[in-house]
Amino acid sequence: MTTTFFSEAYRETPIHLRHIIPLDFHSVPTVPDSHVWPKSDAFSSDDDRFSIPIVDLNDPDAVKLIGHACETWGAFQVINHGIPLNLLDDMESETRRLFSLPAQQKMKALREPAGIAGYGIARISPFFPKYMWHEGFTMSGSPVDHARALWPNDNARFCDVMESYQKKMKVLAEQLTHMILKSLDISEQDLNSDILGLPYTVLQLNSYPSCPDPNRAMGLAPHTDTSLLTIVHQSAITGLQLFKEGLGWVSVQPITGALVVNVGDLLHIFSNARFPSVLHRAVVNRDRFHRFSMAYFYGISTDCNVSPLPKLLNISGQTPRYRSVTVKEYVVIKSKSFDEALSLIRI
Ligand SMILES: O=C(O)CCC(=O)C(=O)O
Ligand SMILES: [Fe+2]
Repeated sequence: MTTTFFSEAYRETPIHLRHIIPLDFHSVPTVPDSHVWPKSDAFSSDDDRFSIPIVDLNDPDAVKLIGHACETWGAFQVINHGIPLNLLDDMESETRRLFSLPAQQKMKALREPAGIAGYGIARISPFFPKYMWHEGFTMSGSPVDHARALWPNDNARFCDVMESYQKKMKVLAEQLTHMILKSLDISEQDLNSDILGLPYTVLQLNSYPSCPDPNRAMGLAPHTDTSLLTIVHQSAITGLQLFKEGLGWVSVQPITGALVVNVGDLLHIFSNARFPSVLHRAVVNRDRFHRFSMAYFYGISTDCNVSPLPKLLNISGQTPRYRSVTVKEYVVIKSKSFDEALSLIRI
C-alpha cells in the first residue's frame, strides 16, 4: 500500500539508472572524479558543548524536554526508548551482511526507476553534481521479495529482524509523536481527522564504506527528511552531522543504545515552522571505519492534508506560514524541487 502510494508519486519523477546503481566501492583504490566533492569549508564543531539534547523517556519531564529539543535543534537523542539492545545489534549485523554481499549480488535487488524499495544510491542523488560515498537499501513493510533475490536460501533471519524492528519502531514513533503534540498542547481530538491512524513508514539501511580520501567525499549530502519524524540508529562510528544556525555543522556523537530523532518536513509544517526540519548530512571516514545507519521514516499517508495545526494557530495567534497540501502533492514537489519544496508552499 505504501509502496504503491510512493510509486504513484514517484512515477512523475523516475530516476535514471545512473542515479540508482552504486559504485563498487571496494574495487576503487582512490576516489574517482565522479565522487570528488569540493572541500567543505563549513565550520564543523566537535565541541561537546554543542550537541543535541539527550532525553530519557522515563524522565517525568520528558514531554517538555522533547518539545524544547524540537524547537531549538529539530533533533534529540533518546534513551530508555524500549527498543531492546539486542535488536539494535541484530539490525546492525544484518545490515552489514547485506552490504558485504558482492556487487553483482546486490544488483539483483536493485530499486526500480520509479520505485522506493530495494538497493541503490540515495534518491536525492540527481540534485547534486557529484555522487555520494553511500549505498542504501530501502523497505516499506516486508523486504521478502528483495531478500529472496539477495539470499535465495537464507533470507528468513534478515526478514524477521527487519520486520520486528519496523514493528517496534512504529510503536516508538507513535509514542514520540504523541509526546511532541502534547508539548504543543495538542491532543489527538484537536487534529482534523484521524491522520495519525494512517501512517506511512519506510526503513532505510545506509552504508558508508571507508573512504581513501574522506575529506573529498560526501556520505549523504545535506537534506531534510520528508517525514513527520525520523528515528536513526547509527553504528558506533561518527558521521551524522546537523546544521545549526550560528554553529554550523555539529556532529551527533554515537551513544550505545541511544536513537537519534529528527524533525521532518511534515512536522515542521504542522508546527507552523516552530520546529525546524533539521538539515543534516553524513560524512565518511577512512581505513576500517565502515559506517552503517538505519533510518526509520515515520509519516502520514496518501491523501492526508498537511497544514499548520488550527489549534496551534489559535493558541499562538500566528497566521499560517504554509498552505495546505496533501502528502502526495508534497512528495511530488519535493522530488522535483528538493530543497525548494518548503518555500514553494510558503504563504
Ligand atoms: O546516516 C545517517 O546518520 C543519516 C541518514 C539519513 O539522514 C537518511 O537516511 O535520511
Ligand atoms: Fe535524512
